[in-house]
Amino acid sequence: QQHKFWETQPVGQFKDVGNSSLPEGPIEPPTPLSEVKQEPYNLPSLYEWTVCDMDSDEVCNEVYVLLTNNYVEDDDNLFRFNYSKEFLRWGLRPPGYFRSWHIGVRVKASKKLVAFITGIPVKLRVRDEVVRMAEVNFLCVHKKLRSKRLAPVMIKEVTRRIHLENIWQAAYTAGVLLPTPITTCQYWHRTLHPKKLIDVGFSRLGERMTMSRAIKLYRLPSSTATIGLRKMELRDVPAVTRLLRNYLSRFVVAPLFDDDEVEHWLLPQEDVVDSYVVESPDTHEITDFFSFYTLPSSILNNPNYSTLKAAYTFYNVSTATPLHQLIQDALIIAKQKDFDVYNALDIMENEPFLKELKFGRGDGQLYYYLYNYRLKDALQPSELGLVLL
Ligand SMILES: COc1cccc(CC(=N)NC(=O)c2cccnc2OC2CCNCC2)c1
Repeated sequence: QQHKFWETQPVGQFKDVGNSSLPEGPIEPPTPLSEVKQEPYNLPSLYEWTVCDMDSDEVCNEVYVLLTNNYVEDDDNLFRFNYSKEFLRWGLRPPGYFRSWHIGVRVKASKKLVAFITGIPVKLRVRDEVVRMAEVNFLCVHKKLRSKRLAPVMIKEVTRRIHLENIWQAAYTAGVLLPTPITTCQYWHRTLHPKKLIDVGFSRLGERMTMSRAIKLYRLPSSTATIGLRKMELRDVPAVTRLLRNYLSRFVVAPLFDDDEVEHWLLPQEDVVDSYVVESPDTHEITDFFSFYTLPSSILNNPNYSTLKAAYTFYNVSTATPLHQLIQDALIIAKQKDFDVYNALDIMENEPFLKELKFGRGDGQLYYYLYNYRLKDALQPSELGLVLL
């Protein structure tokens, strides 16, 4: 039963893994737009589709409340992602977004929002092919409506609306194994507030580790080390775009960001995204940058704390400053901003700094998937240059 749905979809099937006779690229050809189903898929009769206008404070709040109470939890059900309203507005409205891809399900009688799924447009390069894709994210069904098979119809509906915009591929991640990952990533955490992380059960003290030793182990300098480090500003967008496009060209799969997209994704927004550049004091050129996004988690029933303040490393490029020094400065700034933990995946060239900067391995994997695009072989995480929110 568990993969009945995915066996009907144009995704790499487990039975095809290793079958090198299958070509790399789209699995199904595009359909003529006139042949794409024009009307929405049928929902169970009690429910109706709705478009969630994230510009509306009321609707954005309904989405926020649904996700806060029903979105992804860690494997031990100690934490639940708590995306903020400002973060959701940022994450769902990049240049060229489609409001119709912000899809909700309401109870007809009460109009209560009980499910959500989203897509945003992205230009993704896969080796030498540039493919217009959708990034599908925030699939959430209210806890009380689980196993009503709502998720498959929501996935089909967001796919249908993406097809209507003549886009035939998508990228998505999940913490669960589905047919078939293009890569399997390990997540890592760098402790910033050891006492709180131990109190809430995020971290455990090792055998020979006392609390005071843990506090000492994770202590960071109070100020950053890199000369010329400063917050990113609008005037830095062209230089950061050049740095990022050049850097991401190293990876097998990576987004192609233009200036507008770099401005959207990397210009700092308080409590949403932080970005810092290194400006060379003599030449004034921008040689490096780092960024992280703010994604708190609700702490489920802890007497002393309600929220885990977590930073997630986003895009980082080093050309003059060693990457581990750049990220050490990111840790220092995150600590100054009272984050409890700094999270990362072992994608891109992250693995070396994960080991050098006292990150600990997380207890789970994050799988990346492509819809309607086959890769001959799965990628190493270090071949992947795509970060999803
Ligand atoms: C600490 O609170 C949590 C609340 C819910 C789930 C998890 C574990 C988890 N699933 N973590 C990740 O997926 C993760 C770990 C490191 C970096 N990025 C991540 O996920 C990002 C990217 C995918 N969409 C969710 C956020 C942790």
